[in-house]
Amino acid sequence: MNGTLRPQPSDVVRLDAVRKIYRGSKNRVAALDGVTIGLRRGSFTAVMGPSGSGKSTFLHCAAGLDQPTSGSVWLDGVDLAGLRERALTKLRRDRIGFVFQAFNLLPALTVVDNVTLPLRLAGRKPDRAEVDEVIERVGLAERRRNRPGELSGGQQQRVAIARALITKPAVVFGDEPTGALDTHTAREVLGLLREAVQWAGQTIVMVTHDPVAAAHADRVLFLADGQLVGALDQPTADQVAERMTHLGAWAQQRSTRPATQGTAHGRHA
Ligand SMILES: Nc1ncnc2c1ncn2[C@@H]1O[C@H](COP(=O)(O)OP(=O)(O)OP(=O)(O)O)[C@@H](O)[C@H]1O
Repeated sequence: MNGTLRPQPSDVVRLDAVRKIYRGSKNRVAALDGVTIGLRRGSFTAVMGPSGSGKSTFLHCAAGLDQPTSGSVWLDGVDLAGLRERALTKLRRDRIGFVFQAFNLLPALTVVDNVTLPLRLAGRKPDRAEVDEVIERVGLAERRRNRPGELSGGQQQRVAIARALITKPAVVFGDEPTGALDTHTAREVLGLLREAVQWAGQTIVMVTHDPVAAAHADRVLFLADGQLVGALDQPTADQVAERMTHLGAWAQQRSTRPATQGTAHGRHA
């Protein structure tokens, strides 16, 4: 594995030997199996891998939504294992932005009120100029007073992006942020995320199944069976698709092998 993936103290997200084991009545699944990685501030990272490879678990552990079974996660210099639930909730609210496949906007609130909600929940007074700027950046200046039901899917995802950016978080985590959008709209939304990296120095980590989406990132990380098995810098969609085809075939082979005793990696035995 490329040595530059080793976490550095300056990295905004650091995972060190992270394992996440799920225990069922009959089996154990190692959803993450010794993941060590550092993500640079101001970088755009895509996380890919076959179904069940651990992408969501990676995102949840990195964002403090789930606790690793062992290993450590550092976010913006804070060791998440040292935080109680309340402090963790505060850290997620103050330092992390989320963009999901389902836009998760509040239907009764206007665009402006949806965007400023995280600030108000944190007891912070929205700065008018900053709110205007972020809404303008995502191209919704004319839609400030509209409600989500009056917007297209792409516009709703733009609101969600503005809402994620408004707190100036250390990291924005995206879980299939373009999964519900058509190709053209998805490209616009990805362009917007890319711009946020450029104009705001925003760090973004995005799970995706789509090689075209992943090609908007600076680096793609590949997971298979809960392990980090490779990375591509400045990827093209074709390179990503090719790597995924190999990983898919490999995962397929493993899943058709007779189950062995012990821990299943990224799949149920
Ligand atoms: N709460 C849970 N309980 C038991 N097993 C789980 C749980 N969550 C995930 N797993 C298992 O952990 C492994 C990794 O799951 P994860 O959802 O992280 O994969 P993924 O790469 O995001 O998959 P997909 O692309 O299908 O969404 C899978 O084998 C999954 O079945």
